[in-house]
Amino acid sequence: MINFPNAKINIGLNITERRADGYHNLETIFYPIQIKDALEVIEAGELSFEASGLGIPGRVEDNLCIKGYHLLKKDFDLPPVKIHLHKHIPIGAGLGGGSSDAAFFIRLMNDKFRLGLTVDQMQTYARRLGADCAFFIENKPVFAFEKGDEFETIKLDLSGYAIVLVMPDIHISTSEAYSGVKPAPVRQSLYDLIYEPIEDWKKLIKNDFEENIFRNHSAVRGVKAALYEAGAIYASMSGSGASVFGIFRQTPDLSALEAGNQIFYNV
Ligand SMILES: C[C@](O)(CO)[C@H](O)COP(=O)(O)OP(=O)(O)OC[C@H]1O[C@@H](n2ccc(N)nc2=O)[C@H](O)[C@@H]1O
Ligand SMILES: Nc1ncnc2c1ncn2[C@@H]1O[C@H](COP(=O)(O)OP(=O)(O)OP(=O)(O)O)[C@@H](O)[C@H]1O
Repeated sequence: MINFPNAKINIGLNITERRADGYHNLETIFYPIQIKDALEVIEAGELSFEASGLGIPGRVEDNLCIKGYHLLKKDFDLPPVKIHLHKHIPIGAGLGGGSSDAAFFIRLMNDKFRLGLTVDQMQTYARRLGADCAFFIENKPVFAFEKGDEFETIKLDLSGYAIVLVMPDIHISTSEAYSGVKPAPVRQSLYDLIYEPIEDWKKLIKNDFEENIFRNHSAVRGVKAALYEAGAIYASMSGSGASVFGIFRQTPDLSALEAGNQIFYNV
């Protein structure tokens, strides 16, 4: 069985407080985008993991798909499987690629071995693998709060716009990004702001990670400025960076940005 875990962008991200468990409470809008990995699971004589495409840093045992397998194995009598992950979603980009693989792995195992898990139960497993994972179980636009793993459904359809994603050659670890932010309560929640006209988002909606990341990595700041220069209605870093997306009325010409950046058009 095969499926195609997709990435997400964050439209706005407010870090509101530091929690006693070392994590942070936040609010954000998660929006799925069409940059995808390929994930295949085949029943086999022993558990194995094979990767292709972009190199994944870290040990195989720490891959979120393998962690997902062990998590489910504690509760279900699963046979060994061979997992093949073809990595295409940029890593350390704020696109949630690893989290998506983990969530799609849980969904795939649920279907393949008829585990009978509900969406809520799959989200509970996903939360244990990472704050971003639970979103990818339903994989539809949501307002997320607490650790980013509790959700309210929203109505947001950007399919009439061209979303372009630019990935500078800079990779930022999520914990590094959190360590540079001072949490603060919000004046107006994204839950309401997201319904303001997109033309107004520029002055209303921000990503709290940007200030510190822009200070330390001026190239990322430069990409955002270039997207506005190219006519973006709204541009922002996604999640903890370093990828930056722009929302345009029409697909822009970003040839000037091609050197040093990977560009994904119409995601
Ligand atoms: C930046 C975001 O992508 C926004 O969507 C997420 O908050 C990150 O989610 P994630 O990568 O799934 O994060 P996890 O793997 O659970 O945590 C990685 C590290 O990020 C920090 N972290 C993450 C989520 C959160 N609400 N507060 C945090 O402080 C913690 O230092 C944690 O050790
Ligand atoms: N399946 C996987 N794909 C990519 N990275 C993985 C995977 N499993 C574990 N990891 C580890 O997670 C780290 C970051 O993964 P990911 O690409 O999800 O980060 P990110 O783009 O910053 O996402 P986020 O938006 O969740 O912060 C990698 O450095 C790698 O060590």
